[in-house]
Amino acid sequence: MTRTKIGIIGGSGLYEIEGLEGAEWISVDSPWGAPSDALLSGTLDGVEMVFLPRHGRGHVHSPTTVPYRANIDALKRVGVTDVFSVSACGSFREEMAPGDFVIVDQFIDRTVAREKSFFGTGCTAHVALAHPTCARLSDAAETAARGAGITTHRGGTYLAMEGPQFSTLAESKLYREVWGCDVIGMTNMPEAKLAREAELCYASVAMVTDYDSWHPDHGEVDVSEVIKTLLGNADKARNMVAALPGLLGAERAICPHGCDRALDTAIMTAPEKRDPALMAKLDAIAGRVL
Ligand SMILES: CSC[C@H]1O[C@H](OP(=O)(O)O)[C@H](O)[C@@H]1O
Ligand SMILES: Nc1ncnc2[nH]cnc12
Repeated sequence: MTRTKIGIIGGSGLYEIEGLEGAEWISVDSPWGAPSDALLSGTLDGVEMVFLPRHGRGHVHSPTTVPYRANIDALKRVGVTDVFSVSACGSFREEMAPGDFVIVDQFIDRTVAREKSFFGTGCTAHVALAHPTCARLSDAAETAARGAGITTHRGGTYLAMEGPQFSTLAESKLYREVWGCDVIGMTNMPEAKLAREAELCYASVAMVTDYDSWHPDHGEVDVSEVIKTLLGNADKARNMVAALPGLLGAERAICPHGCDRALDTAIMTAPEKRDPALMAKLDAIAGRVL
């Protein structure tokens, strides 16, 4: 048994959370660069919790320039065990309406301009990603969201696009009709990949803000509409977050799905061929197995 430490990555519209006991913003140094912002650290219902605004307070970082590696490293470095990602998204499904939450379980990664791994020349690793989210955390997110009175859809495929522009109509139709995606956003990749490399359980809660551009009755994405829905969603997201400590508990058993042992057999590079500089940077991410 270890202690649970919940990490919340807040997306657009969610730049802080309330109610943490002993809350303080702490700056964390990472060998992977500066995280998006300081981390808001405290305790909720006896469970340690850390909050990180993905785009920084004041929405400084674009989806492309969010320092994904530094963010995941910083969460791991302060002892986070379980990460809930909260994001805004467009919907490809009539029934996934603005204001609803989707507990995402699959991704298609169409991002092209981001660093996607902590590993590379001098220490190569290949983690499994067939199931990129943790079912245990997704269960908790679903229960918490439903308990907060939010219309919640369990399971969905999230198309991660580079952005920052929204999709063309042809892209929107391709993702919806041909690829069978359910929602679209710009930030869950490479975040989910990096969380797996860092052996962090990861769940993704996508808050629907719009119907992207495919819906004949809704036209194009309109940021003012998105922001209006986001503000309503942010309150819902805070209510959901408040229920998570009670659902996970302060004592943590190992993950039944193996997220926290993802590196057990992943590292390929022979010990004598490993790059000492990279090994030093991997201290928090892969220290357990190096
Ligand atoms: C405000 S709409 C576009 C913006 O919102 C989403 O951000 P996040 O995933 O961090 O909630 C989307 O991915 C874009 O970054
Ligand atoms: N339609 C959309 N496409 C990409 N990211 C989004 N975030 C919110 N709505 C979105």
